[in-house]
Parts: sequence; C-alpha cells; structure tokens
Amino acid sequence: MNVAIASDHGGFALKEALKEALSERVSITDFGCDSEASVDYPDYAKSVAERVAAGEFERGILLCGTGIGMCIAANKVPGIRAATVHDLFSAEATRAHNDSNILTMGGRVISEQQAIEIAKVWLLTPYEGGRHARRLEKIHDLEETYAAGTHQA
Ligand SMILES: O=C(CO)[C@H](O)[C@H](O)[C@H](O)COP(=O)(O)O
Repeated sequence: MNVAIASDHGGFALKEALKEALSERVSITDFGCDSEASVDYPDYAKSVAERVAAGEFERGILLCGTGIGMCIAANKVPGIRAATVHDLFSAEATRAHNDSNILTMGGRVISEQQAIEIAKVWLLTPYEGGRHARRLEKIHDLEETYAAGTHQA
C-alpha cells in the first residue's frame, strides 16, 4: 500500500516515529515538515489530501498537535474522508464504516506507541460496504451539491 504522510511542527516527532515503525509494512512518502520549526498545518494537509484524492496514494496520514486542524483542512478536499483518531475502536470503525482515506492524530494528545498501534489497525482494517455505502453516497452527494452551488436550506 502507498501512503502519503505529513505533519506540522506539533506532529513532527510522531511522523518520524510512524515512518520508522510502518515502513516495513507500507510504502511511505513524506511530504514534510522537516523539523519542529513552526509551520502552518493547512499547507501540509493540502499536499497529502490532494494526492490521495487524485489516487496517487491509497491512504494518507496527517499529524499535528491535536490532529483536528489537519482533519478540518483535509476534509475540504473533495473525495477526502479524514478522521481524527486517538483510540483503537475508532481506528477500526472509521475504516469499516466510513472508508476513511486519511488518518489524523495529535502529537500533543497520544504517545508514539499509541499512535503506531492505531495506525496499524487503521491500515489493516477493510471497508465493510453494505449499509455504509448508502451513507457514503449521501456524503458524496453533499459534496456535489455544494460544489455545484445548488444547496437549498
Ligand atoms: O491545528 C491544530 C489544532 O487543531 C494543530 O494542533 C496545530 O499543531 C497547532 O494549532 C499549532 O499550535 P502552535 O501553538 O502554533 O504550536
């Protein structure tokens, strides 16, 4: 599996730990940042989210202080279903039910070991389809409606 990864300064240490821990299982391409110097997380969310949406990478992992800023930014890109996850149950559920294609986590929230375990579960869990497909189709419809400017309250 090809995975794109990026972080801001708040997630930099977590990104480095994940690259080392996961590189035997998946092919990981790093889109920055390159140190703990302060940067803006939307720039890095954009790099990864656009490449995942284009099909260049199957999945993406984004790390910041909380995981939340990265998630908000990544979900602005059509086709992205990013999820902030800090527990194993949600890691499995967001793959099985949401077919999430980007995982976001916070370097100021969980330990490196927790993040590695969460990422492994998230990478290995398949999407279940079935009743969930109808719900994902409705999310896709929302995207299309707003993109077309045809939203009605
Ligand atoms: O956007 C965030 C919160 O959702 C990220 O955690 C950032 O890493 C954080 O906001 C950066 O904060 P800093 O005070 O500039 O280090």
